[in-house]
Amino acid sequence: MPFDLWKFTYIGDILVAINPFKYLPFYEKEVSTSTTKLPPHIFAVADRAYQSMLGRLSTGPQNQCIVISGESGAGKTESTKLLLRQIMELCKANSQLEQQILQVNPLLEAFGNAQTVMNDNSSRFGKYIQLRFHNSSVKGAKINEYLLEKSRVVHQDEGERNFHIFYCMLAGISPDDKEMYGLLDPTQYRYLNGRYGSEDTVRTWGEKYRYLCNAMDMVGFEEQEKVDMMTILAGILSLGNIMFEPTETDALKVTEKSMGWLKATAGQFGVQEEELLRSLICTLSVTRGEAIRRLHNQQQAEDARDSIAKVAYGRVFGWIVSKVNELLAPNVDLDIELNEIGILDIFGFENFAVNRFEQLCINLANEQLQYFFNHHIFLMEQNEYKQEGIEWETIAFKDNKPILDLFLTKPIGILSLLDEQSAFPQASDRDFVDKLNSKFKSSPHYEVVRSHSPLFTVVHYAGKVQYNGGGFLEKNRDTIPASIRGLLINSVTPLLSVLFSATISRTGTLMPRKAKVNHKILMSVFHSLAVLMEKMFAASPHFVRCIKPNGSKLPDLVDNKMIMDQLRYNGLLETIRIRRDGFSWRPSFTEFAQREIKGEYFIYCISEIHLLSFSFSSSRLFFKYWHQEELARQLERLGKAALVIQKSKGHSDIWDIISVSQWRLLTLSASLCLPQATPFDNLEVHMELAELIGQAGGEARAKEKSIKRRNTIRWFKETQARKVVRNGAFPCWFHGMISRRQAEDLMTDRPVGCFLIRVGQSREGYTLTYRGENRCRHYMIEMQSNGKYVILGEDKAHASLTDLVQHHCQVGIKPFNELLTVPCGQVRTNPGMAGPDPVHLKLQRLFMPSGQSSSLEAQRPPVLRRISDGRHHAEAGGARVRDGEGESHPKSRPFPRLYPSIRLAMREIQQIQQVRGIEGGD
Ligand SMILES: Nc1ncnc2c1ncn2[C@@H]1O[C@H](COP(=O)(O)OP(=O)(O)OP(=O)(O)O)[C@@H](O)[C@H]1O
Repeated sequence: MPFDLWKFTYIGDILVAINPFKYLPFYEKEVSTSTTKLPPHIFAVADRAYQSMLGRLSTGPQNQCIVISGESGAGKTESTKLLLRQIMELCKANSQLEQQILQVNPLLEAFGNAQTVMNDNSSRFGKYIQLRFHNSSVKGAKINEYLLEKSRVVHQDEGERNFHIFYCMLAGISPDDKEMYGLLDPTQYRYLNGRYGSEDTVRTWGEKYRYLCNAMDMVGFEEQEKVDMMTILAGILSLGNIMFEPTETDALKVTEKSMGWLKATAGQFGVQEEELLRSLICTLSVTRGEAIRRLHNQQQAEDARDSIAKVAYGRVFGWIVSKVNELLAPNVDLDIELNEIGILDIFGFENFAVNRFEQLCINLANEQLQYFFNHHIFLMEQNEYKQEGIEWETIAFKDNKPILDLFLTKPIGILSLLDEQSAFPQASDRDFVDKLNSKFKSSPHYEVVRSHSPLFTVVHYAGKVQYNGGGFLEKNRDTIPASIRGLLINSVTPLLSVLFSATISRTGTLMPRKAKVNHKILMSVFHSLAVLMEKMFAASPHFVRCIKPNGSKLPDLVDNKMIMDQLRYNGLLETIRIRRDGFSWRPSFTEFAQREIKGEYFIYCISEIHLLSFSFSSSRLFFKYWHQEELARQLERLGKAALVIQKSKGHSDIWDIISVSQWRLLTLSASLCLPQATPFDNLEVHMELAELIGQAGGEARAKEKSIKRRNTIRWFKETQARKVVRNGAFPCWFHGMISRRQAEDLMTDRPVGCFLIRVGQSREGYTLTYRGENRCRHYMIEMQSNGKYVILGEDKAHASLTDLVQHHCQVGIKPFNELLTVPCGQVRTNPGMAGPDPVHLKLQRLFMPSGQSSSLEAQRPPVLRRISDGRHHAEAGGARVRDGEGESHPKSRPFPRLYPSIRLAMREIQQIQQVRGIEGGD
């Protein structure tokens, strides 16, 4: 069979998705908006989860979770993105929130993904995305992140890279910004292994960086926050270049060659150079009120350096996630009950040439996930058959509970032993592995390895993995020395100081307030996953099993053995049997009867669609997986028929007036076409209607309207006027506060593509009126909390309205791809006559802040005149920024907090390099 045809298949209701490693047309808009039933497809899983969450699939509304699993590179992250996209498509409520949610993935990918030997875009953290809904529309989202692989920041194995963000940042930022952050040529950085990329790759990284900046704007990050974050990343790179050498005394010093990097790091982290140096070359501890200074040897100093880098990166990542959660938190009353769809995309099972502590954590997470799958698919189901007396021949499956026990049993599991050893400062990794060997040598899931290195093997559900125990204790402790914490808490960069005042909760979340927690890493992984499992056990699960067709990451290449291995260890062969013979949907009678339809009509449905091979016990019904959808389809038909009758007879209760036999005729003939909402023709229609109705309401309404108008004008003058004004006057497309009707009148006889922008009459925001082919359209412009402008439904944020206009002169506005062509100028009431025009004067009087009133250069506000005089040299605190029209805003551009120190340090580094270059040349 051609490869493309069997990319997706179902095992009952479980989707098996094979990674095609190439573009396929299955994911285009036409497929996602298709109303016909999809064959096995990732969008169909999204649809099922969404409909089930709303209670449209034969059970009441219920929380759902979609569990995506498979080995590294099998396609989990891509599937997650497709699921999110499709769920957002299904709940299209014309709000900016959907776009914001879609932007979260590229953001997290940039900071949390990296190239590994198994996958060029491997997730180096796990995530559980919770989408929260009220009725059918999304109200918010929450991301839970698990176990970022921080060690990658300081070390990458052969064929691997650091996190994407470093490369994207270096490829995408302008030379000016590079200078501002203190970044040099990428090949200079030790943490990047002195390697960069080919021209093509660098171009792609640059594009990704621009995309990422837009994603941050869309989600709502402030400019200063972005600058602080980028400066910390630059600081991490500089830190990696600090090297040490011995002195005549016992103390170490920073090599002369890397002194500049020490200064740069201090500037970029916003800390004192001497304090940074001290925390690298010695440890300060206080015992019985006495401060004791312990000097580091070379290895300890390098470890201190690397641990600052790892912890700083980890905290920045944690901060991004909490910031996203804060911005996407549901903005609804607390008493409104929200339903949820969770999507779990956790790093795949890993087995490399060398497997370290990180692989053990990842593989433990995969064991837990496999247990969750087994529990749902085999254990729960077969137990119910037994309890309810259903005739059933037990299907054996590979139970991984004993492997989980090997890890989790207290007090003698791998986790407990690791925690115990981590608590002894003198214990070594060898001691830990010796302990494991003596305790588990007879376990069928553990193998002793005879070697000088601390090696051991665990027989996982997915195969044997040999681990190198070197570094386990240190990584498990994951402690930040008090001196380092103190150093960063005192940083002048608030982001860094806040990040280090925060603590990490038992579930791995960044907590703003100080709380005393004393946990080790592997145990906290287990805790956070246990919390996650609890959430998932309480929801109704959908499974997507991703399969990797070959190890070369190539399209159209199938390695049968590799696929068979994955089917086997995932338990999919047994799953086929249980789905074929078993009953995956087992509602109790009460659940079944909860549908808003009377029992006899259900019976009708069942008989009408010839539901075969269902069964029942004294308390519940037992259905095959396909029965659920069949019933839902019939119910939908009945629902539509009911609407037809209600409309024609004016009856409120359909069940009072018809008999079962009438249903037959009705359901065959009923066909309703419900109007579809579009992202344009926005709220204003309703607002204007409301206003019209309001007129009948009398004076009170008129007063309220006038107050709103005044408030909006004040908002405009105080926060917007400076951003909109160009050369002392409003751009010709700006029309102040005119009504929808007035805007449409202005567009009569204008060419297609003509546009204007007006201020909302009753809300703080704008509307873009556009002359379309046969009608005018009105696009709402959202004002984001970070001051960016976005057309509702679009995925690009703009710093100013001018930028927005310029962008849409090149890129069409969705969904009709409408390009802005000609601005609709303000009408002159006295064309041809000299002197100020009344319309212009009115605009300026109403919308210009006092003291700025004419379009003549001479009358421009002094600050605007000064700025347009020429380019300004950017200095910390006093810099100005040019906008899309080459003009500057008087507002200060955010800069790194210690920009002057960074600049000096970079000069020093470059001077040293020049001198060395000359010396080398000599
Ligand atoms: N549906 C798809 N269509 C086209 N290409 C795909 C698809 N799914 C995956 N790929 C390709 O496979 C690569 C790996 O996929 P993905 O990153 O989703 O794997 P993963 O299972 O999440 O791996 P990891 O556990 O390492 O994060 C992608 O970068 C992409 O090139």
